[in-house]
Amino acid sequence: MSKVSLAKDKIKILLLEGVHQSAVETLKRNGYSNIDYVKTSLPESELVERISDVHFVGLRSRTQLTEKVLDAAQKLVAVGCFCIGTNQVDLDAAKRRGIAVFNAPFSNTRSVAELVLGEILLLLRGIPKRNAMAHRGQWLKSAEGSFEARGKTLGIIGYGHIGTQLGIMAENIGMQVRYYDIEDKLSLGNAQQVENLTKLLQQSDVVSLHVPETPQTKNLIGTAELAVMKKGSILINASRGTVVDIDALAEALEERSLSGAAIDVFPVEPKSNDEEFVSPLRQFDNVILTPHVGGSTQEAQESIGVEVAGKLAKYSDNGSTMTAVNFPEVALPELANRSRLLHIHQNRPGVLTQINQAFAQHGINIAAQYLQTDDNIGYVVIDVDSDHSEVALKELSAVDGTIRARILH
Ligand SMILES: NC(=O)C1=CN([C@@H]2O[C@H](COP(=O)(O)OP(=O)(O)OC[C@H]3O[C@@H](n4cnc5c(N)ncnc54)[C@H](O)[C@@H]3O)[C@@H](O)[C@H]2O)C=CC1
Ligand SMILES: O=C(O)C(=O)COP(=O)(O)O
Repeated sequence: MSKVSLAKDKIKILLLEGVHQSAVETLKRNGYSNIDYVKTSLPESELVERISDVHFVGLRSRTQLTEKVLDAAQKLVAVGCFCIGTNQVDLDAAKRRGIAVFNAPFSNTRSVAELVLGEILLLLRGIPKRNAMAHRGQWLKSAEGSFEARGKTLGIIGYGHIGTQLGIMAENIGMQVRYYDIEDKLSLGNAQQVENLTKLLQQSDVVSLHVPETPQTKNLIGTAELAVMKKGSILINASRGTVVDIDALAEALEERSLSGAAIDVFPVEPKSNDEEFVSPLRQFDNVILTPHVGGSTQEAQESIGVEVAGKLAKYSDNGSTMTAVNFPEVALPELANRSRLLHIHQNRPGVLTQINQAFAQHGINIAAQYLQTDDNIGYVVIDVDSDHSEVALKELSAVDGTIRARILH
């Protein structure tokens, strides 16, 4: 259990993976100046050391925030994922320690959709192969294996923020859009939801994956799925590397049952730009290989920086957990002329009663109280007169089931 009540310049922030400077500027604008900025991700052993006195950490998809790292992060209040995916963070372990995790759920989605659209056009024309050959001095001027996108069927797996935008853009160049999703979705434009994955794979000239990394999406596309895809069709994966069985894909490309692929994410990705990229797909000229850059545009990175840094500052300043991915969401008004106590506890019966009784015993008047719970934890926010704040924090911290208590003035 930890108690936190710190001046802003004592709040230590570690930003990893070269997040955009807009993050630093946003934090500074909100009064946070104690920022350690690192351009790369850090291996577990180094992270364990660097994170020990840090209150807020910011990272992208490369940094693995494992339970071991969280154990070392004794002062950590919140994590900012400056990206969409949060699979690199042990979300449950963070929650059990009262650490809120935030992300940027849509700031880079347009960038991914644009990249995929470009890849569709290039792959349908056989450009990756012609390009590779031209670099080797070979001239492959022919229309063989070259097609327009107009009239072709695009099958989108995972019709969320990225899948829907891709669908709209693809319709604009005359493609027919079908999609498969585990949820019933509102079809945009003329897109049609297909009831199962097999049907989608059988009908599509191009298949593009836009699902999150979950146990259900692991090897979603393997030998059996590749076998039902149309002969000569195209597979695109800019979601997560675990979603496609890469050896099965290599086999399908070897047998020429697919005409090409574009892969941005891999089961194992180099930890830094200095490490060699190893993949059985390197041998194929008809495969576009990109180093996990789907969301890496200046526009996306700048807006992610502002968004996620803003969420961290807001949680630190006012306690709002809106859009947290692992935490009960509490929306809070600005704090005026009072102190605000933030209490994260195990969700078991009687915690609120204990708090209210302790406050009543000490004559602490509760000006406002907000509570949200999920199956595991509860998050209660209590505004009190500033005169009572220190004793209130002491009482709160003594409540059975307390994970963490914090005070804002
Ligand atoms: N390559 C890159 O740089 C980037 C990759 N991504 C990846 O793309 C993923 C998707 O991003 P968004 O569209 O923003 O997410 P989203 O959450 O808006 O949409 C995901 C969709 O997939 C569906 N889904 C989940 N499990 C499924 C399953 N087993 N089968 C079929 N559908 C399933 C969901 O119902 C949802 O509609 C992210 O989770 C992230 O891993 C995101 C941004 C950049
Ligand atoms: O937003 C995501 O989930 C991504 O995959 C992008 O990750 P990145 O910020 O490029 O490491």
